[in-house]
Amino acid sequence: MIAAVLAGGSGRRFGGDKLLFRIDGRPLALHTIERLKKADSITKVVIVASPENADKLKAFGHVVVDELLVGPIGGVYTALSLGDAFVVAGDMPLLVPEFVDFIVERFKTAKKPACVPRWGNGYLEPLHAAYSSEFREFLEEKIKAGHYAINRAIMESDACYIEIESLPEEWRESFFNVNTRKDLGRIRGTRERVL
Ligand SMILES: Nc1nc2c(ncn2[C@@H]2O[C@H](COP(=O)(O)OP(=O)(O)OP(=O)(O)O)[C@@H](O)[C@H]2O)c(=O)[nH]1
Ligand SMILES: [Mg+2]
Repeated sequence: MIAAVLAGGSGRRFGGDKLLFRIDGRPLALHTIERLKKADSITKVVIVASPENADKLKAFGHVVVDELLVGPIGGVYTALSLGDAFVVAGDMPLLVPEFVDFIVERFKTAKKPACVPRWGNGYLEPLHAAYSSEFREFLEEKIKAGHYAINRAIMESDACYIEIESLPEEWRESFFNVNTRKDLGRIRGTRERVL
């Protein structure tokens, strides 16, 4: 299955280009991409970039341009033009490859428009989920109607959910994403250097 790395955000909270920010000598996006490549179920990684940052990200892999820039929903929509995809945010350097494989496996057996991890309180993890290319049309309708909340689109579809609390606790760090500079301190081994 293809993995799509969403990389079209503005990094407003981080201040500056967070996906190119170096952690242990390598850009944040590359940490995410390398983790994804370790998943057996992932055959190819593509980067869904904004027109503005596409050139800069080319060095890390095949880039597809998101012309919509309406938030993650537009990134998923763009990714699905390539077929079914496992979609993650580019700012997830602690992805757990076994967890990715687990979700892809569920997705393949469930035959649903999407397979999305869900917390006990109902909170979804849509940027760490598998989507069917057939879901694209549904997303298009939502985008055209100006409804940009991907969680809502998922909940209105016949998605399959993966209950996070029933899975190994170590897998939860897979959801960790860098939003602020302070978050960098949470990446083991980098605390002293970056703070
Ligand atoms: N392709 C695409 N990716 C997006 C879009 N919006 C956000 N992303 C990506 O989705 C991931 C999660 O988004 P955020 O954590 O909010 O990142 P961000 O938008 O860069 O940062 P903030 O401006 O601080 O919200 C990041 O990897 C972003 O690059 C979009 O409109 N298109
Ligand atoms: Mg984030």
